[in-house]
Amino acid sequence: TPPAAIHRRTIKIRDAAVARRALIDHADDFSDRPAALFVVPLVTGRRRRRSDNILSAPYGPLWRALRCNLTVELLHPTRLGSIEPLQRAAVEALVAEVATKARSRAGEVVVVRDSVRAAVFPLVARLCFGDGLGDRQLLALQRLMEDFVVAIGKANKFPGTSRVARILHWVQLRRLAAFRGRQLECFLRLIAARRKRQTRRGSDGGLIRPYVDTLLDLRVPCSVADLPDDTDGEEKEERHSRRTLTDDEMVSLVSEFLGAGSCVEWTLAHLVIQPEVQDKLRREVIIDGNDDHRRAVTSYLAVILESLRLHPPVPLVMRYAHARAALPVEEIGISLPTGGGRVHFMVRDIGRDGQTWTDPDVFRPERFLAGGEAEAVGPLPGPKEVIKMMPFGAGRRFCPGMGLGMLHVGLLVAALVREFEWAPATASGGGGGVDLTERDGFFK
Ligand code: HEM
Repeated sequence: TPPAAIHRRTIKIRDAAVARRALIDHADDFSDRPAALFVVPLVTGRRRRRSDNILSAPYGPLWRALRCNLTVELLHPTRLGSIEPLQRAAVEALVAEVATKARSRAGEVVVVRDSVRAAVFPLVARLCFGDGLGDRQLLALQRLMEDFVVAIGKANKFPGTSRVARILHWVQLRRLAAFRGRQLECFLRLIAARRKRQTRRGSDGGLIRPYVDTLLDLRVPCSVADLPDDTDGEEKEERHSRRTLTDDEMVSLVSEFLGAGSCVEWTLAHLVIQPEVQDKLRREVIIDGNDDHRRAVTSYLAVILESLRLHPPVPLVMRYAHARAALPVEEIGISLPTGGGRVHFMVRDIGRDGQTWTDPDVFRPERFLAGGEAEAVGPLPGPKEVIKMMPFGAGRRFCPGMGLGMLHVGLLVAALVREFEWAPATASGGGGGVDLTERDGFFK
């Protein structure tokens, strides 16, 4: 079968070798994303101005400035050291909540998903808006983001052709568009509070310098076209080099930050079904030093990688390739329509390719251990490596949150396995085993 199949003008790539040639070897041509990432333009601000975030920005100076700000000002190891207390608090809150639920409902089903989200979200939200967020604000933000992710997943599904299907789809699209309005309202209030705080007394003495503060301080390259039409010539000249971010851009950036994925639930689900893997892990984490969450992460790497291989939270990576005359399409293995086209790299299918992986649908973390078929495989394909999986993407636009994402999953899974023994819900306890059906979200 050909490596690339054309479906509704989108080219879908399931072949890892083609993905490697495009995303890494020909990165110059595969570093842009499609102008419309989703079915409705989620980065359109007020007065219909495009308000890009890192994900949507075209490859160029604005993208570089936004990405550099995130990686240097927030995700750099020297900055992340200061969030250790927040991480410890999240782990402790999760353990305490699960323990309370398990005690009060002895013998009954404990729904871990809600506890995991309740523990992780405050951490991410405080990284974004500072540690002064109250419980009510956190809950409202969490609801907003969860509803949003589910709505994107539903709206992205191919609509049926019947009248009812079309009406249902239209309703979903309207609902999705309405989220932008709700996000604007909610995020702008919180951004305004940070701005006020900054002008009043500089740093608020909090544990961390939140993402929003870095965005308020950021100056991005500006083209004359970015300036309002009524800016006069001299002013245009002066302001041409750097500008602050607009409120709408900040909303897009915050939304992207708060919506980042995680795979704790999937990892735990597999550990529940496979008690032997769970026991092995527990022994390792206890021997490895149970008071140091960070060290424990190393021994969990194989389990997390296997979980990301089978259930990548972002199941496809999007690019827009401009068909240049010199682009060696034959050599890459993608035939682009005239003028260029949208290319989707199917991350989930690549991770489950039967030609690369033995028993691709089986959860078997040992593959990643010494002597296993994926001994040398990590979360990100290196510039000289063959792609076997790409849960964080590949090439110039790979996920900048990879380190933080892996760390958080490791910390939470380590704590959950160290503190509790997990078993499938029984029918008598109100459950029915473990259901591995993927939810109706774009981010799984
Ligand atoms: C387990 C957790 C996560 C997974 C699996 C994940 C996955 C991904 C994937 C597949 C992409 C697209 C990469 C590509 O196109 O090549 C991406 C992009 C991105 N991710 Fe993540 N992500 C995670 C966590 C995070 C976190 C914690 C952050 C923020 C702190 C983050 C911020 C971003 C941004 C800003 C982009 C766009 C990068 C660009 O276009 O330059 N992600 N992520």
